[in-house]
Amino acid sequence: MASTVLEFRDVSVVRDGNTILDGVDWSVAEDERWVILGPNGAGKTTLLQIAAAAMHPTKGSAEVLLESLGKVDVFELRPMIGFASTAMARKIPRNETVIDVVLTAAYSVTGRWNEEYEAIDERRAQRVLSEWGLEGFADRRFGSLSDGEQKRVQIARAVMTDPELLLLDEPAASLDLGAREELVTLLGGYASSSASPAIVMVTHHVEEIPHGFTHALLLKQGGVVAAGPLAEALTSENLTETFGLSIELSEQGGRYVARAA
Ligand SMILES: Nc1ncnc2c1ncn2[C@@H]1O[C@H](COP(=O)(O)OP(=O)(O)OP(=O)(O)O)[C@@H](O)[C@H]1O
Repeated sequence: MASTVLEFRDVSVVRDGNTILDGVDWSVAEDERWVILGPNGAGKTTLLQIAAAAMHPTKGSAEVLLESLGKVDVFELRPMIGFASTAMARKIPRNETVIDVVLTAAYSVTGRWNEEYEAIDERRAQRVLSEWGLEGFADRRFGSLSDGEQKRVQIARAVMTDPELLLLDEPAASLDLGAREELVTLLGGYASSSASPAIVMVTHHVEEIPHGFTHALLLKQGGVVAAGPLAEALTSENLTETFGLSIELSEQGGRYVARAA
């Protein structure tokens, strides 16, 4: 049986008197690839922060990679988790070379200083770059890349350490159609590979759900509307309830389209 990578029981987060997550029960197994959908402010990023061991629940319990948050040294846990988000990207120095952006993941730092990297790490970084369509970009400055290229570098960095859990917060946000499709295709190939880790991706658009994704969690005002296999959780009815607007979902060849009914 597949091992569990995330186990949230009755997880709530309260900040400044506001309930951001409200009694979330959620379980992710190592062979599952989840998409999280929900309106602005629904609590998606907060949920991802807990999965990244970057935040503790106010109430309830969260196990990440079989370790209970609050009882484990999160600095031991975090190297096993790949996390790509805009907040993380902002910490990357604009003049850092692409190869260093990826290599520094091995030390969980951004900005190369005096660390020594082994040839094996450099080879792996080059391989990861080419897997994410970034061959020939190693010596480019991060700040000189297009949005689409920067997003792919962030994911390459997140997978560099061969994580057991990959978290992606809106990886296709702000991309043009071509860059989005390029990224969704790469993510689909990665997610479909038996060697890939468990993945949780937050997105605003069902069009961005890649092939190979298996499950969906729909969040509304901090609560779970639906969670489970895509065919059961990602339905017109559940999207309508989540977004408070009549929505019609269609699927073609494993990709999704949603519009107001
Ligand atoms: N530290 C905090 N203190 C108070 N409120 C917070 C804090 N962090 C987040 N919030 C609030 O919690 C709610 C959920 O935020 P979160 O970023 O998790 O939502 P989200 O679903 O990712 O939203 P978006 O789609 O807009 O990115 C928002 O209303 C936000 O303003």
